[in-house]
Amino acid sequence: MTLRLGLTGGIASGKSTVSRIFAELGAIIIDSDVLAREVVAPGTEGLAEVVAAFGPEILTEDGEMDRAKVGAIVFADPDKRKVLEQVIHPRVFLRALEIDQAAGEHDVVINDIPLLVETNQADRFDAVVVVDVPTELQVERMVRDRGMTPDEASARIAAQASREQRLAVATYVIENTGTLEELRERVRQVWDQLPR
Ligand SMILES: CC(C)(COP(=O)(O)OP(=O)(O)OC[C@H]1O[C@@H](n2cnc3c(N)ncnc32)[C@H](O)[C@@H]1O)[C@@H](O)C(=O)NCCC(=O)NCCS
Ligand SMILES: Nc1ncnc2c1ncn2[C@@H]1O[C@H](COP(=O)(O)OP(=O)(O)OP(=O)(O)O)[C@@H](O)[C@H]1O
Repeated sequence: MTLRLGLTGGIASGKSTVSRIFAELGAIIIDSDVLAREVVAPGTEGLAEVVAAFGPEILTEDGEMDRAKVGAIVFADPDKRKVLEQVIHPRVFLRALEIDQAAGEHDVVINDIPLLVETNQADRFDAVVVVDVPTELQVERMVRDRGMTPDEASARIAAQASREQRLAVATYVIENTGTLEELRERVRQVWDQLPR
């Protein structure tokens, strides 16, 4: 039987890093952030809908969605965020299902979904892996690595579920407060515990 896992965690918790380690161990990864980019690529119906809702000023000169501009709009206004999500989420969901259906019987498929809790998807999976870090560490990483101000980082965190809400749906918790080597070891422990 294909084993289907949901993987989630707050912004900058280390989800992508954990996904990469699972991929090295043999999992198939479906990354919602990647799909969320594909569904608004130039020429897509998704991008046309975003332009209809937010205006052509959210396009770059190359005709791509200006992610910094859209981010500044939607993380300052929950109603606008909802409009964007209504365009993107159903399309991401359908693409993820298509990829999932191509998986083989013995595969472990890991769906990396930042908003798994917010979009109520925990029950779709055989197990849920939560990458957990203290909020201060999320802010520190976003400021250090992504050039955000502490206020911008906090606005993104505030747009997401709380640590407690995520931990409440976790089958496995991967704490990511140590070194990358420690993270790798913890991911391997979870991999070895998976029911297969
Ligand atoms: C707002 C956008 C343009 C900002 O783009 P940007 O390149 O700066 O960020 P990126 O897409 O790499 O997302 C980084 C992280 O931000 C957080 N995030 C993104 N969208 C949301 C949201 N709607 N609500 C809460 N957190 C979010 C997630 O933790 C995500 O991993 C982009 O995130 C987007 O299109 N969001 C809406 C789609 C969505 O909900 N994506 C998340 C999972 S499908
Ligand atoms: N244990 C660790 N030690 C040091 N740096 C780390 C560790 N884990 C992750 N990082 C770094 O922190 C940053 C965020 O990690 P990553 O991109 O994996 O998070 P994410 O949860 O996928 O983020 P997002 O929600 O924005 O997609 C990256 O630059 C990554 O290299």
